[in-house]
Amino acid sequence: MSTPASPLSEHPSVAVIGGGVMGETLVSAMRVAGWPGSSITVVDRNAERLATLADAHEVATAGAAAEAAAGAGVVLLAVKPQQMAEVLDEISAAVTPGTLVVTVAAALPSSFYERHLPAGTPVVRVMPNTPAVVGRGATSVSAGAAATDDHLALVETMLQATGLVVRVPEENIDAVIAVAGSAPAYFFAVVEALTEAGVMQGLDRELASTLAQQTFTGAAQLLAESGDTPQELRRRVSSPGGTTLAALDAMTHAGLQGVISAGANAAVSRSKELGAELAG
Ligand SMILES: NC(=O)C1=CN([C@@H]2O[C@H](COP(=O)(O)OP(=O)(O)OC[C@H]3O[C@@H](n4cnc5c(N)ncnc54)[C@H](OP(=O)(O)O)[C@@H]3O)[C@@H](O)[C@H]2O)C=CC1
Ligand SMILES: O=C(O)[C@@H]1CCC=N1
Repeated sequence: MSTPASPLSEHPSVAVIGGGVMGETLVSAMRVAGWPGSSITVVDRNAERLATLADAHEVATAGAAAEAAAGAGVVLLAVKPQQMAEVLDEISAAVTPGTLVVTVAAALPSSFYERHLPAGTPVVRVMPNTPAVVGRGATSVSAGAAATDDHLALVETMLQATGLVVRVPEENIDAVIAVAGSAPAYFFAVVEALTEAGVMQGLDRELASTLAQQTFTGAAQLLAESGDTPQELRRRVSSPGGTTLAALDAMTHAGLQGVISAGANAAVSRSKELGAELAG
């Protein structure tokens, strides 16, 4: 690492282990939040990807997780849950009493990290989502056993360019995954489904896709900017005896709430199942 620093200094050095979708999103956010590129070191086992990341965000790179973690104020773990044990065993010897460990992985409880790392290591779990890339994310942060309010505040600073950041107790993270972490994919799936419905009604596929995307992104922006509730905005589209109420009635009878709840419940179940599988 280039700039060893206390984790609670303003811009402590950060080792990012895993430069995939979330690793890159958070590197980009930290750069916007004022972290100098020289204070961020990224590791990814794909050399080409690593070079692209270094180029795009002007950050340092390292060849191995332990090398990046040595001397880092913060180690940010952004690998898949299934890859985590291997990474923790690799970095454990480089983690000192001053190191803050931050993880974005689903499923694994903070106790899993604490078991693999030196006693007393502060761990903060973060559950982001991909709209963080455009500063419209919805992210939760939760403290492990040794993490303090100061550690949470530092992580909030690291995430300040990602959008909304809320603190939740760790027991709520699976619910946050269901409602925020995984949820952008539900939205994209609904855009795809409406496009398909438009094609079935006779529209050209490209036109159906353009109309569905513009409508949903426009509706999301309206919701974000108007300050009105979804209920009120829905009411304004719905003329008595008109087409919208006919559509919404049909969706309700087809089980809209049940479909969404089934998805959220499945996300929670999978997180718990994966956690039990990997953490024992
Ligand atoms: N994507 C999302 O929307 C969200 C993801 N998360 C969490 O973020 C974490 C990362 O997910 P995501 O970014 O999507 O995954 P990606 O697969 O895109 O990124 C992980 C990266 O880490 C690399 N990697 C794995 N093991 C090592 C290692 N030992 N040393 C160096 N690099 C390594 C992977 O390489 P390789 O491809 O070769 O395995 C890959 O490039 C997950 O734990 C997930 O639960 C949380 C919220 C949202
Ligand atoms: O699908 C996953 O497991 C990860 C966690 C939340 C979003 N992506």
